[in-house]
Amino acid sequence: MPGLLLIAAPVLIAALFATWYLKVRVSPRRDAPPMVPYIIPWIGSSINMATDPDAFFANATAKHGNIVGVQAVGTYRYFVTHPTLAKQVHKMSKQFVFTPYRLHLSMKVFGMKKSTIEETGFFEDSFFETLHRLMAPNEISKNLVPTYAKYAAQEVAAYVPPPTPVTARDLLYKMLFRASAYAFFGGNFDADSCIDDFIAFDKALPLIMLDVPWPLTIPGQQAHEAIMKHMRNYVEKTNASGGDYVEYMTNHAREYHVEHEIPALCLTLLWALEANAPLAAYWAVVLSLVHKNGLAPLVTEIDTARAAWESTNPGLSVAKNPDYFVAQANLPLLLATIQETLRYATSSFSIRRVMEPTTFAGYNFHVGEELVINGRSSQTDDEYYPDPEAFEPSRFLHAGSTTLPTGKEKLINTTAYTAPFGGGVSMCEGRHFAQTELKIFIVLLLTQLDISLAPGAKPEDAAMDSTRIGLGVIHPKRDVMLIVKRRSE
Ligand code: HEM
Repeated sequence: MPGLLLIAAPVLIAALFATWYLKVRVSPRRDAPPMVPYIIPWIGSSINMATDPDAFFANATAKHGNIVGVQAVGTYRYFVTHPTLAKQVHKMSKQFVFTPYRLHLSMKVFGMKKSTIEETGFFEDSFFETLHRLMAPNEISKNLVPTYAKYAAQEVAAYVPPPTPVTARDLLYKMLFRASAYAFFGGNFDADSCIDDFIAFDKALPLIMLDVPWPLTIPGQQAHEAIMKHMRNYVEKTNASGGDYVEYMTNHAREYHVEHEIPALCLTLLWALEANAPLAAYWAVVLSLVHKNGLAPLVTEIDTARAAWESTNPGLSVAKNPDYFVAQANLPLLLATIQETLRYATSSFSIRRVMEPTTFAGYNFHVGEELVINGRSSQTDDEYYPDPEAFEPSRFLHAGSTTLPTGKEKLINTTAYTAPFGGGVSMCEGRHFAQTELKIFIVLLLTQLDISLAPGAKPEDAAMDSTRIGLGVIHPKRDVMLIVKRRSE
């Protein structure tokens, strides 16, 4: 009998393994896109994906095609890696929808109550629509951009460079963080006291988003609680009436009787506002500094445009009216630098849930499944961007088209192949503001401060932490030390 068991047990295990392999590992369904094979259940491809995400998606596409199933940390999703298919998914906004996932994040990440989401209609009938309207270009130009410009101008004018090197994060990230937080939440918002807790919360976010076992959720919960304390203090002190944007939101919350959610709503806004744009400012300056030409061409472009603009606009100055200046001046290199920063340093996922049975690209998708458009796949594809690993703003100065040997016209180096802000009806609503705030901030910085790498700082210091994927601007692996002086005006 024990002998029989000795033979039967391995056979049983092998049979179970083979069933799992055939059922799950090869493909969850016959009519579904092929799947990237993996060995360890639940963990799936997450280790490979986090080790070198660009290589992982490039290999997966080469081996399995432009839509691939990926199992990672208990979640199974279909990744779309080709820009043409991505655009089609974005257009199919009835079948492939972001809102259910956005609502899920509101609960899981920002701590909203299930009842608020499911029973009040607050988000779908009011909050999303209002935010969408308020972030449109004509709306932001009325008040948000001028208010932000005022605070950014104050930040840069008041900056006293220390005699010793500063970290790029302290200089770039924190200044932009404060200016945009004051623009949204009002000048009384205590940005300085919450900045470190915000960074900790943002860092813990990937962990908070995952369905990990209980002990692993503790750091995320702690980070969430720490930042929520700031939000509650802010609401208590100011009644959340500091800035127009927050005031609009809170008035709506009161109408829907969900006042108790105002601190969590403030956190939602703060995260959207600060999770990406300050890091984009960080990368635009740091990557330009380590580029072979340094910041000099950008400084020259802005100085030349400034001289011309100030002479035709007597009484105005770039230092005080940076928003007028960026709206009117011709600054192609600045624009190209921002575009290249977003191409080079973002990893954005557009997550869309399948709302009705849909056949797409020859595959069938079932209700509840999720498609993820990985914008970075095209951003790092050498077919669209020669030498994609190089940070080269001038590539966007020479965007255009070329004729292929087949006689076909092909777009090269255009923003058509970047998706830092996602796409379709749920494309980032803050994109107009984000790009404007970056332009204003960089103009203010470079016209008033002389920024260089500290002695000993190396290009390798500008390395990205590529393990954090899908959440927008990639975090730096380590900080870069800078020498800052005020420019003689
Ligand atoms: C460089 C800066 C930014 C980047 C890279 C970025 C990136 C993104 C991405 C990738 C999405 C998902 C889009 C999709 O699923 O297709 C998104 C959504 C969103 N972003 Fe941004 N974002 C930035 C700045 C901002 C700012 C400053 C705000 C303003 C508060 C903002 C507000 C939003 C909102 C409200 C959504 C949800 C849109 C919807 O569901 O319709 N973002 N962002």
